[in-house]
Order: sequence, then C-alpha cells, then structure tokens
Amino acid sequence: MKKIAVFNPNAGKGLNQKSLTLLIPAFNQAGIDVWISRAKHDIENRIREWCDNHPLEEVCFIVSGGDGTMHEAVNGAAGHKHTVFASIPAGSGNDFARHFGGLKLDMNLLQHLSRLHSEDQDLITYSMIKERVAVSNMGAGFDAEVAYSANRSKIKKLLNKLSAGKLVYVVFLIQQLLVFKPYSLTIIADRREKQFKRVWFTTISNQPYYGGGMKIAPNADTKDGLLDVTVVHGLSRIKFLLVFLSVFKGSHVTFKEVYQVRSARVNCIADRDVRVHADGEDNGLLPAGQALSAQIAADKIRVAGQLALDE
Ligand SMILES: Nc1ncnc2c1ncn2[C@@H]1O[C@H](COP(=O)(O)OP(=O)(O)OP(=O)(O)O)[C@@H](O)[C@H]1O
Repeated sequence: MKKIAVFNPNAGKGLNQKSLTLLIPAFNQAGIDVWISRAKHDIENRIREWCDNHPLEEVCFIVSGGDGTMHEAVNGAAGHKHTVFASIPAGSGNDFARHFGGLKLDMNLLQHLSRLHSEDQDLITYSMIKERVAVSNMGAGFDAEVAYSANRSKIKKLLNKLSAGKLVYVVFLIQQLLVFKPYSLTIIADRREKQFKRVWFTTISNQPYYGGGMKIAPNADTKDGLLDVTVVHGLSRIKFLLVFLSVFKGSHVTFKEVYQVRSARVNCIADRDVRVHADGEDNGLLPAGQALSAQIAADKIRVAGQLALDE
C-alpha cells in the first residue's frame, strides 16, 4: 500500500523540526512520501488531486496535525474508496486521536505503522453551501463561536508555544458567555420534530469527544450508523457555565436542559443566523430558516489507529 505522511506546520505547537529532520530520510527510505502543507486548504487540495489521479490505488495518509488537519484530509479523500487514515496527533485538541488512536512522531513510528490494524468507522456527511464530511462532530451556536474566535486569535499561537493551547478556548468561552445570544431551534431527528427555545448550542456527534477532550456525547459509537445529537437549551448564563463545565466529565447529560437523541439523519433549523463548525473548523453562518442537514455517510472511513494516545 502507498503511504503518504502529511504534516501541518501550523497545528499545535508547530512542527517538531528536530524529529522531522531525523525522520524524513527514514520515511523516504521506507518509500513513504512526505508532504508539508504550505497554507490552509493545501492538504485537502493535494489529497484530492492525488486521489483523483489514483482512483484505484490503496493509500494510507498518515496525518500529523489536529482535528482541523484531519478534517481537511478526510474531505480531500472523500469518495476515494481505497484510503486508510492514521493520525499523528499534533494539534491543540486532538479529539480524532483521542477516540480513534494515534501514533507518536518518533523513531518507532515506522515499526508501528507496519503493525497498525485498520477498521471501518462511520463518517458524517452534511450540506450547508456544499456537501462535505466531518469525522468527529459538528455543531451550531456557542461552541462554534468559541472555536471561530479562538482559531482566529493571535494568542492561540503564543499559548500553543507555551504548551497551553487549550487556555485560548477558556478565554473565548468567557467572552462568548457574556455576549452570546441563544436562539430558537427546530430539529427533525429520529422521524420526530422538536422545538427548543433559548438554545446555546447543538452538537451532532459521531464520537464522544469534542473541544479537546470534552465528553459531549458519552455514548456515541462510531460503528452504530447513528449520529448522537445534543441540544443544550433553556439555561441562564450562570447555569449554562455550570452545565458546560460538566461536559468534561460527561455528566451534563443528567441536566433536564440537555436533550439527546440518536438518529441516522438530522435537520436543524434556527430562527437566526447561527455559526457552524465541523471538526472545530469554521463553516460560516447557517442562515435563519435554512436547514443544516447531516447524516451518516453511505461510505465508511477506514482508520488505522489501534495504538493509544499517550498524553
Ligand atoms: N501551512 C499551513 N499554514 C497555515 N494554516 C494551515 C497550514 N496547513 C493547514 N493549516 C490550517 O491550520 C489550522 C489548524 O490546524 P489544526 O486544527 O489541525 O490544529 P489545532 O487547531 O492546533 O488543533 P485542534 O483542531 O485539534 O484543536 C487548520 O484550520 C488548517 O486548515
């Protein structure tokens, strides 16, 4: 199988140049191509181009970065039937590797790669402006605003360098807590329509974790063919903070203001423009009255990641 290692130098603390300088010759000797992205969307575009040019070839993309990098990689390969993904978690959140497993960037990497076991997993497909896929989760509202502000902020890079990248989310969580305006929502899931008022956020999860280890959908299963939908609604600002903090342990599900439903597809319609993220990447504003449609993709994603994330 063809192997291509893809590195995002912008993820997390940035590229560990020392490890890379040592590893590139070993990668090349083992026949593994090494790509280092030059800009946002570069990984997605290069993977798409490779897949378009090699529709029948089996390939393993070994992706070094965080959840945004994995989001790009998976979208680049969407529709290519012979792709396997492995992750080298190097971002701030790393929820993909937290659930699916990941590899360490060290001299044992090549040995581990030869022993990896891959499995088919569910994938989310969604449409806003165009059809895309998300691998871990997507959502609308407060969390999308926090991710949007954090990813654009200059302090994220600085905090990442100080190994405190997650702090940036705390800063913007507090800021959004003060300014965010809850919205009204209609969701159609599991063949039922439900209405909610004062919605803080709606998350559509494939796997349990999001936001860097928060257990938003504790029982989500990436092999059950179902999405786990969470709606957090009807809370004052102070109580919302309490519920939000309880997400780290997954105990938010005991609050009556947290609604959860499982469904193979879901439509969400808000009464005002609401910001949407997919795998923590900004997807712009969902216009008022327009449906965000998400469902389990017909094609599975193949993931090689049996080694535990050592954090
Ligand atoms: N060469 C590059 N220069 C600038 N941005 C890039 C480059 N390559 C990829 N990107 C973008 O970098 C962003 C950050 O990557 P990623 O989300 O993987 O890291 P992170 O934010 O540190 O981790 P996490 O999403 O797990 O919190 C992504 O939006 C990706 O599209």
